[in-house]
Amino acid sequence: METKCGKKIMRKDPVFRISPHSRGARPNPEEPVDEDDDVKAERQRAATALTTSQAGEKPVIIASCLHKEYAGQKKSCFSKRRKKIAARNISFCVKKGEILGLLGPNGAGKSSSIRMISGITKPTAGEVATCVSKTNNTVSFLGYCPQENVLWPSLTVREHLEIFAAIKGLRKGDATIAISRLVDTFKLHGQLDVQVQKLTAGAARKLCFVLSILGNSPVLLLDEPSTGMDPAGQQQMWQVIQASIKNTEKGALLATHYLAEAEAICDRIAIMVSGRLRCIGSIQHLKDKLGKDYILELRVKEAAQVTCVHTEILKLFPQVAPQERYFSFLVYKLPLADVYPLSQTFRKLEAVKHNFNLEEYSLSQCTLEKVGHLLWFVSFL
Ligand SMILES: Nc1ncnc2c1ncn2[C@@H]1O[C@H](COP(=O)(O)OP(=O)(O)OP(=O)(O)O)[C@@H](O)[C@H]1O
Repeated sequence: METKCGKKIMRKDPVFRISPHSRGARPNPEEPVDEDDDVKAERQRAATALTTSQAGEKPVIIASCLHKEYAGQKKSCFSKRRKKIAARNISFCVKKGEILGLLGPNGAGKSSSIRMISGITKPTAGEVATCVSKTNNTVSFLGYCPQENVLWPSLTVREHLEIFAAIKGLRKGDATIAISRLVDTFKLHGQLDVQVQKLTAGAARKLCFVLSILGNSPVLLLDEPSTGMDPAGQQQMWQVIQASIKNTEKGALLATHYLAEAEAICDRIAIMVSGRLRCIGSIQHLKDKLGKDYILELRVKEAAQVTCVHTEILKLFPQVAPQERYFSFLVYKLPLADVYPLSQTFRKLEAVKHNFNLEEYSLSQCTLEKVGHLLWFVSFL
């Protein structure tokens, strides 16, 4: 198979590259700064879980103080190589029977975190522990759906399923049953003998996900599995993830851009921004934590006025937290204390509108949907 498929493709293969045992703890260069209570508590939970000897209480995944730096590219032969920090000292656990959602904008560090947990990338510092024991089969312990499809273009869907079942150590009879169940669930009958390179993007993604759950692995790492999938496929995928994790000893980490997806199937959600963990807890916790604030959005007519408007907003609302500036569109987070009484706030905003020629402004309570929308913009929460 190696010669048939070529070295390049094999080198990218996730199944042969994972090495969950090769993980040593290295001290973390960055001290946690400005962490909210939920993030601090999770850090403590991860540290305690690493040392607990009671197997029943051990989470399925422990990520403790994970830090990842990449060597940046040189702009010219004279310039210095600037390192890129993808994950900054993050800690979290995935408990038994839990689906933890990892949410964040592009470049937040979700994939880097998942790759460190899978063993594909070595952490620069920090420690990963999974429920896999040293005697477990390295490959079968992990169901991994990477962000980019890693498939053999000239092999068919059926060949992929059979090869993955064999690699994961399924006996012939078990493999036949498992494959046929997945083929039925995801309605793959018509595609079984189609070469992967002829599949649509959505169908290839579906195959990638199906391969990750084949074999009933105790640890599921899913990196944006629903990208490009049709809504029906997405629903099937959600049901399958829930059915295979809920009330079991297994656990799943699901990176996604979609708040709706996280809300639909995750027990807890962790929000990452710029390599840091900003928030972690149940949906209700997130609603309570983030729903306390108001979001102020302003659109300035003349670009030259943007700085003056920004200065005025900081002056009028001392506790305001700027979220993002996108050309002449400004977004701020306002704590309740700065907003009440509302009548006074609207008086101030009307004055800003009049004095600085605003095109429009809006002040609204920060809903979870709004958080999802903001994740695309924010550089900090
Ligand atoms: N191999 C690499 N070499 C250098 N920089 C990298 C590498 N992989 C990721 N990065 C950088 O690290 C940061 C985090 O990337 P990562 O892919 O982990 O984020 P992400 O949250 O998964 O984003 P997305 O949702 O777009 O996939 C980004 O700035 C990215 O450019």
